[in-house]
Amino acid sequence: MEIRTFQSADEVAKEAAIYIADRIRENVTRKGSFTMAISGGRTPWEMIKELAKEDLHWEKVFLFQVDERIAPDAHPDRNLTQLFKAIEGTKLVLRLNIFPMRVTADNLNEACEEYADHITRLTENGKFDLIHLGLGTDGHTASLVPGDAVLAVQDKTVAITGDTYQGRHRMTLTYPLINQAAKILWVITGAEKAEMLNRLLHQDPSIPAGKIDQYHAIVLTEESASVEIN
Ligand SMILES: O=C1O[C@H](COP(=O)(O)O)[C@@H](O)[C@H](O)[C@H]1O
Repeated sequence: MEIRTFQSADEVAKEAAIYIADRIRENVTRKGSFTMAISGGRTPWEMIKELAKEDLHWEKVFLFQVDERIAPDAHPDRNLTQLFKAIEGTKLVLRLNIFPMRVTADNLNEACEEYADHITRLTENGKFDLIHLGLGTDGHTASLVPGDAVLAVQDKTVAITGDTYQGRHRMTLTYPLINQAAKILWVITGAEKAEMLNRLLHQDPSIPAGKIDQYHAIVLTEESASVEIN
């Protein structure tokens, strides 16, 4: 796995945006479209704001969610709410193809199947061109959270967590789908992530992030998060 370290979180966000923009250009030139799944939490939004400044064929970009909280539409806990805030007032609002996880559905398992179908239909051979991931201080990534039954899911590409995590059930892409992505982009900032980043880089299987394939992966991080790397 390639790792690139920068001095600040702002620089990481800028570099991540440049990395994604390059992949968009590459894939749109090669096959006429680009499919990506984006994580939530707090880290990605500066990266998205930077990315929105790029002049790209946005109408050829298909953006999915890596994970989402089971919460009402427009709730501040929702990753989608934060995504919409980040692109507010930019050309992406009208041009980007966004596929929200339907977490307000009465039947969440059906909503997972429907999401999985969209992914199969729009991606090349069922694989994303790029999946963006974050890292939690407990080693979770996506909503693959420590100790949850969702970690063992092998027969579905989209699933609901077995338990609540930070007060809510979640919908998440699962290992079988994430590990097939053509590229995985980790964006990890903050000194509080240092220990988990070190364990991720050593593919520690006792943390959920440690079981993500590293072959096509790149980590963009800041110095404070990488102090423990050894
Ligand atoms: O709960 C979540 O946390 C992780 C990490 O978020 P970060 O803001 O600390 O990078 C995130 O990747 C995931 O999508 C989110 O739902």
